[in-house]
Amino acid sequence: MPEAKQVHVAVAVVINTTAQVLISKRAEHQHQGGLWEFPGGKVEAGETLLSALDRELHEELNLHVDSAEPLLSVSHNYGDKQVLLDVWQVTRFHGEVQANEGQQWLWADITKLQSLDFPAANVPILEVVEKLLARG
Ligand SMILES: Nc1nc2c([nH]c(=O)n2[C@@H]2O[C@H](COP(=O)(O)OP(=O)(O)OP(=O)(O)O)[C@@H](O)[C@H]2O)c(=O)[nH]1
Ligand SMILES: [Mg+2]
Repeated sequence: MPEAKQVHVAVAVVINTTAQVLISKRAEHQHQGGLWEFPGGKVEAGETLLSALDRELHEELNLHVDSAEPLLSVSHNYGDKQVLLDVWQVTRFHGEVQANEGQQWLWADITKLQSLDFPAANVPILEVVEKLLARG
């Protein structure tokens, strides 16, 4: 059987002025449900990564991206799904966080981050984010 098409995902790492990162919990019915994630979602046809990042962050958590820089990309095969996570650090944003999908969310410091469960594809992302948080 041919490999399933890779799903291209824009993922946002948003760090506040007190060295905490914005995370939210995936709904049980979603792929990798019940696990924590960095906000983001599928890049739509004809959309740039930055516009996907801004749209997803706004749809999910009511924030708008003012500037962002590419951090890393991760390709992962879950077996049922192949994902390409394009991870960006949001360096400037505006808005007040609001859970537009009724999801749990929080600003996590490094200790909290290390205590929570994320999808397997997030391992390299967490390494990079932990370094950014440790840097303060
Ligand atoms: N947003 C996000 N998705 C992740 C992360 N890690 C990870 O494996 N994924 C995977 O990336 C894929 C797409 O993300 P998504 O479900 O947020 O897409 P979306 O917002 O467009 O959602 P929708 O399909 O409900 O409309 C999912 O298969 C999800 O499991 C992460 O940290 N953040
Ligand atoms: Mg999403």
